[in-house]
Amino acid sequence: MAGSDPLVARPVSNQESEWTSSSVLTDLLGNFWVAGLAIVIMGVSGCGKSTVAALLAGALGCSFIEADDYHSQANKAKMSNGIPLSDADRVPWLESLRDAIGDRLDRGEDVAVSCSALQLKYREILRAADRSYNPGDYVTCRVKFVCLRASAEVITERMQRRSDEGKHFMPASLLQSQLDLLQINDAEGITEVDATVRPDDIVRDTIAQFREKLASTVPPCF
Ligand SMILES: Nc1ncnc2c1ncn2[C@@H]1O[C@H](COP(=O)(O)OP(=O)(O)OP(=O)(O)O)[C@@H](O)[C@H]1O
Ligand SMILES: O=C(O)[C@H](O)[C@@H](O)[C@H](O)[C@H](O)CO
Repeated sequence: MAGSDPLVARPVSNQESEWTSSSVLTDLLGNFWVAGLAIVIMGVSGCGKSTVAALLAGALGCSFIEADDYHSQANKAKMSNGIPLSDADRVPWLESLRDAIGDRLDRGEDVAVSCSALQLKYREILRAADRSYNPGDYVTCRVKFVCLRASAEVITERMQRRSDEGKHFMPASLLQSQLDLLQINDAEGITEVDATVRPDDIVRDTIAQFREKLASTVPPCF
């Protein structure tokens, strides 16, 4: 994880010394709790993650992390050639994303993230961006997921159009491999959203869901 700011109060489990190092600032702030929330818009390729996460970041005035920007050239070349990534390809990518998310949370900032996060084991890597996360304690974890869902037909058409317009490297032929991997456990409490409604509506509902946990000042229109 990248260096943390010692001036910012942040939750670090089982490390009392970390608490005391930030106690001066905490006292100055009158025990005000500085914390951020990471909202990861997840789902298979082409479901609309980047579109929704970018709008969400704009609405909250927070930063936006696009997971595709963190892929190695080798990963992108593989996907462009119609070969699904393996776990070995995904783990370093997810770890770099975890560190980028952790930087924001350490600073008490919210962040909107677009990442497929198709499997529990991948999401667990991202949840570790919250240093106080205890595996399985999904309720208190400050990395939250919203899954966009649409039929294979709708998504294939979106991906095809995007490829035809030369706008994206991911071929529609990889959609089935993504659908095969997508798995959500009920215990995770992940909201599944209809990805065919207007992106603005998804953003509004997402903000409503997490309003109390966000560090950002939510505009009155939400
Ligand atoms: N709610 C929506 N309704 C209609 N079209 C949408 C919607 N959301 C996204 N799109 C369109 O679908 C296509 C795929 O969207 P987007 O690139 O955001 O998906 P993605 O999940 O981020 O894909 P990838 O994971 O492959 O990067 C884009 O052309 C986008 O404009
Ligand atoms: O987990 C994966 O299989 C990949 O990372 C993909 O999901 C791509 O990142 C993305 O969907 C293409 O844009």
